[in-house]
Amino acid sequence: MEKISVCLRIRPLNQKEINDNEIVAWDANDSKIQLNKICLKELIGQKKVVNSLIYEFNNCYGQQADNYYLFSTSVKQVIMQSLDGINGTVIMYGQTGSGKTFTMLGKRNQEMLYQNNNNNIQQLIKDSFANNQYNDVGILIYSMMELFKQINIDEKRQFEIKCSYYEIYNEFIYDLLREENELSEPLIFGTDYRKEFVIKNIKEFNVTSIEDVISCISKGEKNRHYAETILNHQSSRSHTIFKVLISAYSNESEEEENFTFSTEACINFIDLAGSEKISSSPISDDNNRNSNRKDRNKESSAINKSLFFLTRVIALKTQKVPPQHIPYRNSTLTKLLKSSLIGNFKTLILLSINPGLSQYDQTQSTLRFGLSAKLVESKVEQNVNFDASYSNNQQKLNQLIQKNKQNEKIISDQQKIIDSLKQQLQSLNCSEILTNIKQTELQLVSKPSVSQFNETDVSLLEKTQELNTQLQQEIEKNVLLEKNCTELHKRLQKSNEQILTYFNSHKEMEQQIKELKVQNEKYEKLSQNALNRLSCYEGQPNFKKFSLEELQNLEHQIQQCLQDIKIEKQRRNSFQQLNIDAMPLFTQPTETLRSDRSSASQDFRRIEEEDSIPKSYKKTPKKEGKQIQPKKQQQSYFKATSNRLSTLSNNENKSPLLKKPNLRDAKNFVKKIQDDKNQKPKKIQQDEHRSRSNESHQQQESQQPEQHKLKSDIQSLADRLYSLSEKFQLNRDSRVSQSRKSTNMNRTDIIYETESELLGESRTTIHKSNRSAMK
Ligand SMILES: Nc1ncnc2c1ncn2[C@@H]1O[C@H](COP(=O)(O)OP(=O)(O)OP(=O)(O)O)[C@@H](O)[C@H]1O
Repeated sequence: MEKISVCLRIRPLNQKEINDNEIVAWDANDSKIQLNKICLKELIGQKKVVNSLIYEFNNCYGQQADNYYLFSTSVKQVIMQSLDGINGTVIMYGQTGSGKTFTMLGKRNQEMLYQNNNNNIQQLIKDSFANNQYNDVGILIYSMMELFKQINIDEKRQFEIKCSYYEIYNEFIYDLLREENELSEPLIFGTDYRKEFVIKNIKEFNVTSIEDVISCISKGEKNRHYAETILNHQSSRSHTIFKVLISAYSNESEEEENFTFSTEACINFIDLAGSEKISSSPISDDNNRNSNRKDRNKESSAINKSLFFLTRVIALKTQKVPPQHIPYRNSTLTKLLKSSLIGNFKTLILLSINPGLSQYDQTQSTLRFGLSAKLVESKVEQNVNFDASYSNNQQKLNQLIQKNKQNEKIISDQQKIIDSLKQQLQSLNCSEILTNIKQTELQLVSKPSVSQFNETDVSLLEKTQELNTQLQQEIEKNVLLEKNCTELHKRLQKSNEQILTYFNSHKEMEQQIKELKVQNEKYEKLSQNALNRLSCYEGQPNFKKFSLEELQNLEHQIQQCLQDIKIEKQRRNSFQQLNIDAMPLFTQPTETLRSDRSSASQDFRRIEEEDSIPKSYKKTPKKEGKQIQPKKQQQSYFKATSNRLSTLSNNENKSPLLKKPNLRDAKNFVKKIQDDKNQKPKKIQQDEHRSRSNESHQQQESQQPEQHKLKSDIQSLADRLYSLSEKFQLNRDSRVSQSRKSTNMNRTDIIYETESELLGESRTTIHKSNRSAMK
């Protein structure tokens, strides 16, 4: 952001003011202006001021300063920046008759313009420099002179300068460079792409010299509205704007592509109408041009209004917290100055003041305006217009191509003439002339343009050739680019294929991940259950927290147990199958087998009563007074039993009991024997013994060694059965506790499984024992 520059100029007293004994109130020095002591005293006396007043601006110019000095120290900077594409605005502000137009256009130029005589402007400028009359022309002329000087020096760039000149009169815009019949049509505002106000359909003139500029100014000045005020006989009743558009094209290649870039800038020279009190601006009676008081009042109010809004806009902009909305639309002047106040413009305000003490109030208001204005900031940037330079080059190229075509046509026409001449010569058969013509033709071919065309055409041809080579290079570049493109296209296709395969594999992987997730969820649930179970055990007093090693050991043990359980299950299943097979045989035993079994049990009971069953097995205590059977009887019983057992043994294939005994049957068998023994009266038992012993007495005697063997076998069978029963109990308990530790199986299941397994073992043992006993 850059602050607006504000400078001040005090003009000398004019003849009339000297005659009226006007007092010079202000002294200017460098950048300061202050009331002189005499006037300060007087104003203090009038109670208009209390203290000494000092104002500070960028530059303050006293009565001796001329226009050229003012230009070179303040305005030149704006002009120089405009050559680099920075916009500029120079505004003249001050009360009427304070010297605004004098500063802008110069004394003599002003006079000449009013006299409509600008023919000798170059001479005038020369004279002014020769005679050190630097007020003869104003800052506008000096600026334009400087501009052309710089353009001529610059060899690297080409410039295009355009001028327009317009005024704001009674809030309407009039183009001062239009023809007389169009002058009354006011121009209207539009907005550009940056939403800045621009004037539509304004005429722009190309200027290439200071004379062109002067002719524009003089044409505009002719059309300008002037009136006479009491302070200024030739007072401006409108705000005038002289706009200069500077376009610079650089042919220097900034980059490889030989790119031509351009800058665009505009400078507005604004001469504001003077502010004055309407009451204090009587119109002189001898005003022949425009004596209508109403019109003067209207003009003055329009001027004052626009200046008031300008002051207000500046005041709002310089507030500590500027409001969001600044009323630029309130007047045509503020609309026009909007971009100069906020936009991309380097702005210089030149305050011009009347030195007279009598004009103190007006001067004071100008100074206050200057103080506010110098606080305004605007964003200044270079306007580089690449598009414009490009389109300009394009235009030039098109022109050259067009010229080239024309040249080609000329060449082909010439060729036709030569051909016809050749034919004519051949018909004449003039060999010498023919050779001459051939030579001439060769010359023409080698230098066709030089001989045929003038200087401009030659340069055009050269340029065309240059362009053709460039074109050729471009074509070569294009071919290369095309090659690259096809290669890239192939690569792209390959990449696409790869992407497709990756995509498919990605899909598969996603599916796998999904499945794994489901599995993971299952495992998580299981582990959660395990943790829950673990947490149940945690509360128990004997619960121990295991180390990793211990846990691994436990896991190993659990796996072993599971293996055992699996084997046991298999056994149980096979056993169950056997049971199922044997069930019909157990449930429907033959009559023979029943009777045999009952008699065999009776025999067994009798033998037991003798003393064959060991004490440890007899859980029921022996009854007192029990009589021992006589030995003969025993022998007979044993014999009978032996016979029956042998019968049973013979019937082994038919008897499922003998074939596949089980512990339960064996137990029942023993229990029944005991029960029978307990229930039957002794007498009957004795009778039975007696009768049986009588029957088998003789047999016993002969078979005594066999009986003893059988007896011992039965004894061992009983012992084995008892030990198995105990072992069964022990094993069952231990297995149950082990399984409970390792698995969470139902206790009854475990017991059942263990029992089944043990029963299987026992049964096999009993079966073996029985079979051996039978033998
Ligand atoms: N620096 C100066 N040296 C000598 N004469 C000056 C100077 N400035 C202004 N004058 C003279 O003062 C008179 C008024 O000046 P000018 O017309 O430039 O005032 P202005 O501010 O443009 O007034 P208005 O706003 O009414 O147009 C002119 O006759 C001019 O020659």
